[in-house]
Amino acid sequence: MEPVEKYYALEDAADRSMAAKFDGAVEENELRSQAQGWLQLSKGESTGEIDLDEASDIIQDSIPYEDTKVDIIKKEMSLDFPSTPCTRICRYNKSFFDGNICIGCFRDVHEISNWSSMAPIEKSYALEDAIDRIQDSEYFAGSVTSEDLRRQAQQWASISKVGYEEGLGKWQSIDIKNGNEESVVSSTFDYTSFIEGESILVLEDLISTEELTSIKVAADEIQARNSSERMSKGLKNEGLVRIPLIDAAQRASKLNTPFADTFPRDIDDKLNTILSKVLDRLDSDHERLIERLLSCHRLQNLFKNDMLQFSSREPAVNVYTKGGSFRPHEDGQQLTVLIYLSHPTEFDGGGTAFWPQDSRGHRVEDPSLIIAPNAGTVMIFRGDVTHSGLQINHGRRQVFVASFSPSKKG
Ligand SMILES: O=C(O)CCC(=O)C(=O)O
Ligand SMILES: [Fe+2]
Repeated sequence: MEPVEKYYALEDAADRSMAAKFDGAVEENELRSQAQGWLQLSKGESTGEIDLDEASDIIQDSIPYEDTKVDIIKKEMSLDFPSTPCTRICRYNKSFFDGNICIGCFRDVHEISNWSSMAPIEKSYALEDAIDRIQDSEYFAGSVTSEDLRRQAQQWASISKVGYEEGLGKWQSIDIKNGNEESVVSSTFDYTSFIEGESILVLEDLISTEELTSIKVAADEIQARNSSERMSKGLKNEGLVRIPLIDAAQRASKLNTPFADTFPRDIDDKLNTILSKVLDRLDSDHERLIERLLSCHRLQNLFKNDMLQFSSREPAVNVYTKGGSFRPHEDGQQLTVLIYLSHPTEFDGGGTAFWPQDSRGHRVEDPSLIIAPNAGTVMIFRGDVTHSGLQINHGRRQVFVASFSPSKKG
C-alpha cells in the first residue's frame, strides 16, 4: 500500500475502534497518530517521532494477498493503456459535491462503476470533467493530480481517434447534390462541404429500437387523440402532428403559438436523454465542426444549462400519417438534428428530401437527395439547407427534430 492509502486505512480503523474496545487492541489515538505519520510521509515530510512499522503491520494483515496479485496482473496487462485515475482511496466527503464525487479520483459513482465498459472518448470526457471538479477545490491527501488526469484524458482521446481511423465512428457524409457517401475519419475530416450546406452527416444505430418503442407508442396515442378531437369538431384530419417536448410547449405558450398535447413526464425525460446523448456524441465526434460552425464547444453542457435556443415548438416529435408531409423549408437555426424513430418499412413514401445550395429552389427543381434512414439513425445538417418531409401514403412515420443555435443570452 502507498503511504497515503495507509493513512486512509488507519483513519478508517480509528473510526471503527471507537465502536468497541477489545483487550490488547490498538488504541484509537495510536491509530490516528500513525495515520498522521503516513500522511506526512506521503507528502514527503519527515514523520518525526512516529514509529510507522507497527502501523504497516496492522494494515498489511488486512489486505488479502489475492487482491495484490490481481493488481499486479492488471498493471502488466495495461502497459500500453492509460492507467486508471483510481488512487485506491475510494472515499466520499459530504462537503465535496455532496458526497457524490470520489475524493481520490474525482469521478462520480456512475463513472467509477461503468469505467471498464466506457468508450475511450467517454473516458476522456469523464476525465476532463474530473479535472473541472478539482479546479476550485483543494486536493485531498493522495488524490490524483490534475496533471495525471490530463495526461490520461489525452491518451484516451488519442486511442479513440485510432478507433475512428478504423471506421468505428460510422459517421457517413452524404453529398446533397450527387448522393455520394464518404466515411468520416474524425481526426482528419474536412468539414468545409458540410459548413457550406452541401452535405449532411449521418450516424446509424445510435439509438436502439428498444429505447424508441415506448416513445413511439406515446406519440401515436397523442396523435390518435388529436385526430379524434379534430373529427369531433368536424375538422379534417391532419397528416402531420408535431408534439413538442414540455419545455418547448412552455416556450410556445408564452408566444401564444398553438401546439399539440405534450408527452407524459417519463417519455419527455427519455426524449431529453436521447437528445443529450446525441449532443454528447456530436461533441466528441465533431468537436472541430461544432467549433467552426457554432463557435462553441460542448453542446451537451449548453443544452443542460438551458443555453441552446431552439426553433419554436422544438425539440419535437413529428408524427406523419396518411397524406402527411412537411413542406420544403429551412429550419433557420445554425444546426438541425433529426433522429429517425420509425423504420422505412413502417410507411410508404416519405423520407427527407434535400435541395443543393446552388439549385434554383424547390419550386423549380426536384430534390437531389431523398433519404429514409433506419430507425435509430441520427442526421445533422446546417440550418439553412432546404429540405422537406415527403408525403407518406400509408402507415406512420415519426421523426424527432431539434434545430438550434447557441443562445445569445448565454
Ligand atoms: O420529416 C422529416 O424528415 C423532416 C422534418 C423537418 O424538416 C422538420 O420538422 O423541420
Ligand atoms: Fe426541418
